[in-house]
Amino acid sequence: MASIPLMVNLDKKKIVIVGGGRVALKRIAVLNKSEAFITVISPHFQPEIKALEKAGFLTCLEKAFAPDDISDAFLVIIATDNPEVNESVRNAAPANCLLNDASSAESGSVQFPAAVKRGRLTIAVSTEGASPKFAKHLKKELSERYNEDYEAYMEFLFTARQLLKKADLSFEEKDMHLQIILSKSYLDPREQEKKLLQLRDLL
Ligand SMILES: C[C@@]1(CC(=O)O)c2cc3[nH]c(cc4nc(cc5[nH]c(cc(n2)[C@H]1CCC(=O)O)[C@@](C)(CC(=O)O)[C@@H]5CCC(=O)O)C(CC(=O)O)=C4CCC(=O)O)c(CCC(=O)O)c3CC(=O)O
Ligand SMILES: NC(=O)C1=CN([C@@H]2O[C@H](COP(=O)(O)OP(=O)(O)OC[C@H]3O[C@@H](n4cnc5c(N)ncnc54)[C@H](O)[C@@H]3O)[C@@H](O)[C@H]2O)C=CC1
Repeated sequence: MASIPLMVNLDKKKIVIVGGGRVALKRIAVLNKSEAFITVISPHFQPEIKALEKAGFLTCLEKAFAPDDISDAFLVIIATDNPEVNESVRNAAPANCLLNDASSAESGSVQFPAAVKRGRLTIAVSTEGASPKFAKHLKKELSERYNEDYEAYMEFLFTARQLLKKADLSFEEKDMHLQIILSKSYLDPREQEKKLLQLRDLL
């Protein structure tokens, strides 16, 4: 197996999750950050999943899996506790859909990493099934190293870069500014503000 990292925008895409247990709930927590259309198919659901349906975030179909359930899905997630059902989902998955199998990294085409989100910054750790526990451990270390301050810092970097793109500066000058703002001192919101004022003056 040789997986590659890729960020994916799931807005308006159809996602079908087969199984309504704990793992399904974890997947929903991540997928709900997009504006995807989520359907969960399962004879039983975690109460939190039913609550999310009530709140309008997804659709629950209270039934056992059938092959037709996934015929037009962009992403199919296998999250049942029954290996035979999992096998029938794999067999029914459309050739060109993304397939995630929570019971086996190799059986799917995509896996869920352990991820830290700080606004526009995503740090994701994958071990391709070697040790999800190590992925979780490393995520914890990284989430401490890159704390909540990085969310505002990312917005600062974004705004600064947009301003620099518009400024009438040479490639070298722009590159110098882009390098300078990587300095730790710009984690301080006051330094961010000062720098943005300076960059706005360049326009
Ligand atoms: C293939 C994959 C599924 C996919 O891609 O959908 C998968 C598969 C399996 N996980 C199992 C078990 C555990 N998984 C965790 C934790 C996480 N598992 C995650 C991802 C993935 N797990 C994908 C591979 C990603 C990679 O390798 O990098 C994380 C990163 C993300 C997330 O799930 O959200 C999340 C941590 C993140 C966080 O917490 O932030 C823990 C630890 C714990 O929960 O404390 C345990 C118990 C310890 C152990 O068993 O190691 C089992 C055995 C089940 C059984 O025995 O019944 C299987 C099946 C198999 O054996 O392959
Ligand atoms: N982080 C991860 O990725 C982890 C993955 N796993 C894997 O995920 C699987 C599921 O784990 P949990 O969610 O904890 O189990 P769970 O027991 O909480 O949920 C299983 C769900 O599958 C549903 N189900 C059973 N038969 C079905 C059918 N015919 N059609 C549709 N749905 C059906 C059940 O109603 C239940 O909602 C495990 O068996 C394991 O292989 C387990 C732990 C962690």
